[in-house]
Amino acid sequence: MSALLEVSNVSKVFSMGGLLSRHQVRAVEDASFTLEADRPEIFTIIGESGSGKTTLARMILGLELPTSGEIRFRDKTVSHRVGRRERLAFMGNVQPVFQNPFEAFNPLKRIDRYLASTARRFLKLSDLKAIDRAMDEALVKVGLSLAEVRGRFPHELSGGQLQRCAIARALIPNPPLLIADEPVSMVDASLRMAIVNLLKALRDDFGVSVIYITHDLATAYYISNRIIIMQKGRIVEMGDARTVLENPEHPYSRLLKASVLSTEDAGAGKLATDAEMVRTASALAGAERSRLAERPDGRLVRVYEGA
Ligand SMILES: Nc1ncnc2c1ncn2[C@@H]1O[C@H](COP(=O)(O)OP(=O)(O)OP(=O)(O)O)[C@@H](O)[C@H]1O
Repeated sequence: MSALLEVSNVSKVFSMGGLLSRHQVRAVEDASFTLEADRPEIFTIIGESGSGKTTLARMILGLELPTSGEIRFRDKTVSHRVGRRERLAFMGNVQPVFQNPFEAFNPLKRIDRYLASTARRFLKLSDLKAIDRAMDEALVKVGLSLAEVRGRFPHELSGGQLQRCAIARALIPNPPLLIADEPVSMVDASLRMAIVNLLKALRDDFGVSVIYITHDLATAYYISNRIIIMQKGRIVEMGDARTVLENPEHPYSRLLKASVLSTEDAGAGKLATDAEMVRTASALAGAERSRLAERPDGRLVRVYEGA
């Protein structure tokens, strides 16, 4: 079996502040996982705000270099420090979908012009009919068509339609991997499931793997094959999504699940729940000596020396 993506012992430390008040933020600590090439899946990264999800995604996209460790895509190290041609080839293979579709598109530019420039750039197309065909194919995959979208500006579409267009744009180069960073959090609740189902269809019908970054346990449970739960930069639990979410073992995973029951902060990435659970989970976040231990059901759970 060959690997599509290998994340090996990856850490990212940001240095903050001026000369006298310098401190370091460990955004990601020693993350490792592999996505197989011949097993398309939805691989979810979940955790509250600041747990390092976006930093990990940015490293996978080659937008940020790891401080230590290595990320390999199809056996090649991911880095933005490569030639233009190599970078373009990589970008065609690993496409991002961002949170806010209204920010992803310039409000003054017609959507089909964006899609057309993506087709020119990544598929090296110049024939107008071929460009139209590539755009239409991608739009049909997301439940739209070129006829519906042509000539329209972003504000003429709903948030859900625009997010579909953003996904269609990402699909034009036919990437085997999408990195979707909170793709539903800015979309109306009523349209969320449609986008989530679309990610599922991309996996099932077109063999696209998706790294799905979210705060939302409900959609994570519904579509994920595997999941990692991150707390303050560390993976605390990883495994089959149903196994982990139905019966979370790590105190932080339990806290995350319990916090779903508190509707106050739902979706905002904050935790508001039983104070004792919060204390137990928070105490572990800074623990020095810990490692991921494998359980008989195949999941990995962080355990702490002396705990
Ligand atoms: N460029 C940067 N410079 C300094 N610190 C950063 C930078 N990017 C992220 N951080 C810090 O790294 C930590 C992880 O941030 P990150 O954005 O990866 O978390 P997240 O889980 O994606 O959060 P959210 O759900 O709010 O997007 C945070 O403490 C954040 O402040």
